[in-house]
Amino acid sequence: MTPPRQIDTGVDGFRYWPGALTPAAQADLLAEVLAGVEQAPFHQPVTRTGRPFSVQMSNLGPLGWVSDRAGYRYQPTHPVTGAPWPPMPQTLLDLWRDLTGWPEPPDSCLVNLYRGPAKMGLHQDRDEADLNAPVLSVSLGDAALFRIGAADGGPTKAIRLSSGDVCALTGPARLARHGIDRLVPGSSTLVPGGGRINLTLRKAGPASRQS
Ligand SMILES: O=C(O)CCC(=O)C(=O)O
Ligand SMILES: [Fe+2]
Repeated sequence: MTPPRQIDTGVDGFRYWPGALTPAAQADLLAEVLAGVEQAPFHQPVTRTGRPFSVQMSNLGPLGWVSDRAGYRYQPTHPVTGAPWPPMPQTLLDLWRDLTGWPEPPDSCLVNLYRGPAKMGLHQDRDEADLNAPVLSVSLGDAALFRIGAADGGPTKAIRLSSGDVCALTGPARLARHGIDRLVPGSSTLVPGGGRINLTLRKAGPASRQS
C-alpha cells in the first residue's frame, strides 16, 4: 500500500494517519469485522466493581480483551458464548505490518462499539505482556473526540478521529493516558444503526523467543 500521510500531533510517539483507509476500504473492513461479530456477539463488560462500560465489546484474533468482576485480562474465548474468538482479518494484519513495522503480528483485535452517549474514560493500555509493542487503532463510523496526555500526568489534548483514520501509541506514547470524550453524532452513515466502531490491534501475549 502507499503509505498514508502522517500528521504531527505534538505528542511524542503518538502517530496519526488521517484518512488512511478510503471509503471503499472502510466498508470492506467493516463488513469483515461485522461478519466476525456475528460469531462473537457484542457484549457489555463490567468493571471489577460491577460498573458496566458504556461501550459494547467483542474481539477478533487468538486473544480477546475482557473485563469482569475478576478484573481486566486477555483470554482465548468469548466470555458469554465460551467460543474461541473469530480470526483476525488479513486486512488488519497487513495494516499493522505496513504502518507499525513491528516484527510480530498482532494477536488481538478489540472491537469497541460506541452508540449515543458511550465514551471511554482516560486510561492506559497496560494489560499486554510486552509493553514495547505498539497499539494500532482504526476508527470506523461516527467521528469521536479522542483525548490523549502523557503517561505521568499533565495536560491532555483532544483530537477528532474520523472514519478511516488510523493512529498508534508507540515508544514514549505507548503508555499515554487516552480515552474517548464523546462521539460526534450523525457524522457518518457507515455503521449500520449508527455510532462508531473502533478496532484496537495489540500484541497481547508474550513475544515469541528470538533464536
Ligand atoms: O475507541 C478508541 O478510539 C480508543 C479505545 C481504547 O483506548 C481502548 O480500547 O483501549
Ligand atoms: Fe486504550
